[in-house]
Amino acid sequence: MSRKPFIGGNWKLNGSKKFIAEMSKVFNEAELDSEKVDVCIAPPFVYLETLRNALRKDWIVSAQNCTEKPKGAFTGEISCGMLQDIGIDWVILGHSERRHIYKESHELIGEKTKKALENGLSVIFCIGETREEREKNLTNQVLIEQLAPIKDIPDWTNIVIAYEPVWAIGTGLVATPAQAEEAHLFLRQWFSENISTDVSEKLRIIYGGSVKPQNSTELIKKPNVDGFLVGGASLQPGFVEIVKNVIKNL
Ligand SMILES: O=C[C@H](O)COP(=O)(O)O
Repeated sequence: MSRKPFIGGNWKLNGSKKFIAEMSKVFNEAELDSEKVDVCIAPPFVYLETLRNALRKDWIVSAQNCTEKPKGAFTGEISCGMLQDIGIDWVILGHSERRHIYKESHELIGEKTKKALENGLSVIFCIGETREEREKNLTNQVLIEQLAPIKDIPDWTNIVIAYEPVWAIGTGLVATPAQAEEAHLFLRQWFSENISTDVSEKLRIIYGGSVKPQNSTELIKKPNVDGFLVGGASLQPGFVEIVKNVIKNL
């Protein structure tokens, strides 16, 4: 089963109109066969439209979050409908920074994910264990707990799962290709046993955590690693090299 690789760049709380103009130039001039991969950039909310207008049309622009609420008295929130209204149909949900810094619960993230899918958005659903959890051999248990609230989703076509070990995010401590593959294989087996073989074979499971041009080739060679969610390195022109390394290894 060949799955189309997905490479996302999560800009987190970074960017400006000037930065978007500079990076779009770099990304737009890159010669690569985007038919073979899905590439996505997620800027902060306020720059979604600016980036959408500047960026090559064969790359996706995604939000970094949204609320499960449709509208009303929820100060500071952005709804699924608002994203679609400005032409954005992807969203990252459950990023570890939302889970740990902003205390979003597994249940809330599950609710957001279901609402986003029901509203026609596609979702990059992030899961991953902390260093402490890994050291206590709780990795698989944590992944299962994070997946539990979305277990009853009827259609998995529009989800990408991002496995992001928290200890590897922004730390330079990348999971070894073997560690990434071990977790991805566990996840694929979980999907096979708990959802269906078909979903398990088709679902894209991408890795995030200190991915750089230099380590991307060894990681993407692993059979169950279907791409990346890149943080820091997506703010650099070298992000293009990561995309190229993925294409080279198809
Ligand atoms: O969403 C991206 C991940 O948090 C990875 O970030 P990083 O590549 O800076 O480690």
